[in-house]
Amino acid sequence: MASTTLVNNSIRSSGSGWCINSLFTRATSPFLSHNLHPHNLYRPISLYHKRLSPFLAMDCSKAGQPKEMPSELYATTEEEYASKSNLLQEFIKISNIDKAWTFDSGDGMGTQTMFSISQPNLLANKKRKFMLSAAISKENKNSVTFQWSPFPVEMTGASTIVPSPSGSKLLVVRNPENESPTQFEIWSQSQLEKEFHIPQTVHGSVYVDGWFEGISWNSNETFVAYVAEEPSPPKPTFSQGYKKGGSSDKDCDTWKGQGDWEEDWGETYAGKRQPALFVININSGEVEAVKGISKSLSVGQVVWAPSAEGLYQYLVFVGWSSNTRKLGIKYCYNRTCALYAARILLHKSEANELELKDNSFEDFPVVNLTQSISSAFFPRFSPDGKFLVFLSAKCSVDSGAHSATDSLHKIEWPTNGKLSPSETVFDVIPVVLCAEDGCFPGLYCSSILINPWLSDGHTMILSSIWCSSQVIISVNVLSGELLRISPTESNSSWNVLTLDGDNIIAECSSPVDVPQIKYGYLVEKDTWSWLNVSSPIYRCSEKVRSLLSSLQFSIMKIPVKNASADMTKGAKKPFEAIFVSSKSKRDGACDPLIVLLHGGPHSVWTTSFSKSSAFLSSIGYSLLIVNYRGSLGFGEEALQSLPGNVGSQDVNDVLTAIDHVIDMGLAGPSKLTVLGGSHGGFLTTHLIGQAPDKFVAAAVRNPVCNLALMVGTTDIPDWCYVESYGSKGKKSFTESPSPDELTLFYSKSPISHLSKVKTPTLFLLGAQDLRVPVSNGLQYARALKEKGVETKVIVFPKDVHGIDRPQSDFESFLNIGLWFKKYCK
Ligand SMILES: CC(=O)N[C@@H](C)C(=O)N[C@@H](C)C(=O)O
Repeated sequence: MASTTLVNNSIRSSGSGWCINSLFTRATSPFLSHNLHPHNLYRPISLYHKRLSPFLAMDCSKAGQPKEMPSELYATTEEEYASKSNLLQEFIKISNIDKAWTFDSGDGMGTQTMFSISQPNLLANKKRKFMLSAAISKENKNSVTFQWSPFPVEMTGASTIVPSPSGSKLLVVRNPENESPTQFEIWSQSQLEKEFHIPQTVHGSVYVDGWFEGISWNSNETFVAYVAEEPSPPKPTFSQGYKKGGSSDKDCDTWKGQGDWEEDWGETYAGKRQPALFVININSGEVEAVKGISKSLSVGQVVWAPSAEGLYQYLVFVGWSSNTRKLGIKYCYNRTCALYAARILLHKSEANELELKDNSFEDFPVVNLTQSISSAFFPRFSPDGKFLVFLSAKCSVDSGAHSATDSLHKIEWPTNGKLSPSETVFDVIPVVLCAEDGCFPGLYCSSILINPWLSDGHTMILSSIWCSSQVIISVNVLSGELLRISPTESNSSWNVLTLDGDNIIAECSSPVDVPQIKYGYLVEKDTWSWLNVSSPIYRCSEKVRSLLSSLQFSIMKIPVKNASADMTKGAKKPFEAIFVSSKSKRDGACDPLIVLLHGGPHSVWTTSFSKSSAFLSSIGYSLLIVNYRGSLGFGEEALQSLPGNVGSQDVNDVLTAIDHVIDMGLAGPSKLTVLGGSHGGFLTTHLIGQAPDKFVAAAVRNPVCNLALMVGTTDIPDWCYVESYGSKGKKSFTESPSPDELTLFYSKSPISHLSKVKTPTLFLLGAQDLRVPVSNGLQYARALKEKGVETKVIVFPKDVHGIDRPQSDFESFLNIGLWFKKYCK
């Protein structure tokens, strides 16, 4: 209920207040994610509204107007409020495709494709997960048909599913919510074949987080390697007298203590200390921890190396070492990591006959394959097994920026199975410092398909950020040739979902178009053609479709102001902003403008569809989404111009972009609002302090307001050093900042401009945020209130940095829309 999840300094409940609170309670957003992001299958919408709108709820309407109402509600009519709530729900319930696979039917009749889909379930405050499949038939060169199964199949409760390479088996993993075992199920086409329960004494939850996560079938589909949380150390038991070593006595006068506190991996990894490697025999259910891996390594992204002769097999995985403190890893590519190979003995009974002992790690210790480079992840073997390709974030590790330009590399995989720790690392795609206009700006990949290969065996298909769009590229790993293969004339964003042989199943979207499935095929060398695939997945209401069709967007190039001679070439190049507006000016006047600012700061807002920003543009705001210098997608020099200059260079870029649209007559100076999360909240609060007369309202989500406070409470204190001092901050980072450092952190922070702020500001805060703890936003909000500035605070008790639980997302954006409306009359 609302009242249990809400702390809100401007909403107080009336006698019949549950319905008022429920209106403003609960918690999502692309604002804190990397902007990387169907139908109403459940209750009738009218029921839902009774709980959400005080105007529609029976209790309230019977009692008349509630005694105390949030002031912004006075500014709106009952109908208007209800219609915004309805509309936001229509946007929120649009489904997302999370993963896709294709299977060759083997009878020459084409392929089958399977989509894993999720849809927010507002009432349950969870994601609903389901599968939908289609048979693909490609009749001729220019047409493809997807024959969709009539209904999706609900998968709620499955933590992940992984089909075997041949497509004949499906692994379903169900992680427990309590101390129960983890469940592994092996399905064939017709039935459940096996079910295994792995107790917590063997391992905890399997990692399905998209980063440490790795679940890999071996080639003959008898073993699965995976990453799971190492069992927790036993807790001490106390009784009348202390008993050593976690005794299992169940006397009623004993109790469990806490034991030693152990570091975890920070934001979104609370309680996740040690991802470790396991192998399960899917016939017997026997599980073994992979031996020989140092305790100081956390591991992930495991894959089987190509089959070797004999009884041994190699596993390749990523290892992150942590001898001292574990610093937060979510959104942080600047953590040193390497590829390792471990040799394991698979066929024990045969080995016993040959009197081989399971000491494979003794005569073949785990080998670091990428010692010459500070970062290596997403290992992918070429189909012929001759080389191992991987991504590297060495620019990020070496500079300390939490994300930066990637590079692609390979090592040759010895066909004789003899690995050495000094494998030569070859460049495939090097880091781009500064690209010529229109040329490849550098690699920015947030994932790589499990099988990214075309049938030639050396061309990989990847999605990458290219200025303000996401595009699909092909990379020839032999020659290093790179081609942008999604249409170059499109400003929309493209994302590869899976390959169908040499064809590509992708999605394409824009700020004003819900995603559309596309089917790409090679027409002739280097020329791809893209067909539209009609699909039930992204179906949205007529209302949403019609609102979106009244909008347009463009990508603007904004020249840098005050470029100086000592700047790098890349730092002087124009940055970009995405401008979304109505196709026709209402009453000839400009719509009020929301300036949208991404976090990071080394992140980017692409032209991909975002439900929440589409909602805001649909209710009458133009959007100016600024990819200030420091954003991903524009080359390494532009990105590295920001660390050391936060709070000034980024703030000035945003002000320049605003002046640009005002000068073009696209926005009026009197109805400007600003919205951002995390570092975007840092910019928002800087802007209302440094340009106190510019904005009529502001809204922030988990904002960084005081670096001097954040440095002692966040999971990434190193970030405060690097962004405040530049890359020299990486060297000076310490857990005990000096008074001079604290002074500099304060002076670089929005709080140092607080005395000038007049702008009414809405705060949306996640109480479980380990990245920018709630104290940052609360301190600033309290200070604003103290000086009489209008503020409103909503704290979501169970939300982390992303504030993306369905109800929290809903409540956040409903309030943002209303808050801005109140000041844009
Ligand atoms: C690296 C990082 O998490 N920085 C935060 C201050 C931030 O801005 N986070 C980004 C990724 C976000 O959008 O949440």
